[in-house]
Amino acid sequence: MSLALACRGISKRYAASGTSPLTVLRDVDLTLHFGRLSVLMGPSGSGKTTLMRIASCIAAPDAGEVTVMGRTVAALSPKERARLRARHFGFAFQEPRLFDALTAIENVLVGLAISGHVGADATRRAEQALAMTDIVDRATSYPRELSGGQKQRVALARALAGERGILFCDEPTASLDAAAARDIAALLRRLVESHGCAALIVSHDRRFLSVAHEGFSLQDGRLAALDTEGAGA
Ligand SMILES: Nc1ncnc2c1ncn2[C@@H]1O[C@H](COP(=O)(O)OP(=O)(O)OP(=O)(O)O)[C@@H](O)[C@H]1O
Repeated sequence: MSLALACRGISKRYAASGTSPLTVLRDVDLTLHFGRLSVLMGPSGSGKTTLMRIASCIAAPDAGEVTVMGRTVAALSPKERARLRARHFGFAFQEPRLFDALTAIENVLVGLAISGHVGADATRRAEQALAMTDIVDRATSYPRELSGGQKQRVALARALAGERGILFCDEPTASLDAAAARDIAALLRRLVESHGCAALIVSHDRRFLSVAHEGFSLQDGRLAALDTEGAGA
């Protein structure tokens, strides 16, 4: 199992106006491996988004260290950190956040341009990514012509295009009906296994416990392991 990203001893607190500071994360360790799907659960307000923002190098912890493929993030310049994110990290959210005026493949091309891929090479990569998420047959459709689940497939293709190896998904099934949510959860499992990426999914959707290799729950600032059915598969 190859280590993609490690958060070690992470603590975070927010200065709340008029009250004492709010400690959201206390000495949290989280590791992500290539080819493994990890789901992070926990009550609303327990710090899931905060931990995802720290793991994805968008926010800095107050204490602890994040390393990405062996590189210590705190030692990188802001420019190096931005490059690392653009090249290696993909993001998907509850809402697919597609550009309405662009077709599916054009939406993926926008994501590729951010990581420096343009021209014929980018088109090839965009088609590959749409094939990975089983939506290449709708490459020239506009978002308004796609279902919620299909739009989420385009968003996942955009997140992964250009061989980005580490995927962060914030509630990727929350806007979908049960059948589409099940499909997206199964697709994410297939993606990490067939393409070897690492994925961290923040979700309230317990369906992920049946497809994830690793499960974690945040409560009172601490991270605990959850049983998953997908672990041994
Ligand atoms: N920038 C901030 N400044 C002050 N407090 C914050 C900030 N961001 C988050 N918080 C607080 O930190 C706590 C954890 O927030 P976070 O968004 O990480 O939780 P969450 O588990 O993702 O919640 P949800 O499931 O509702 O999205 C909450 O009490 C929130 O109000």
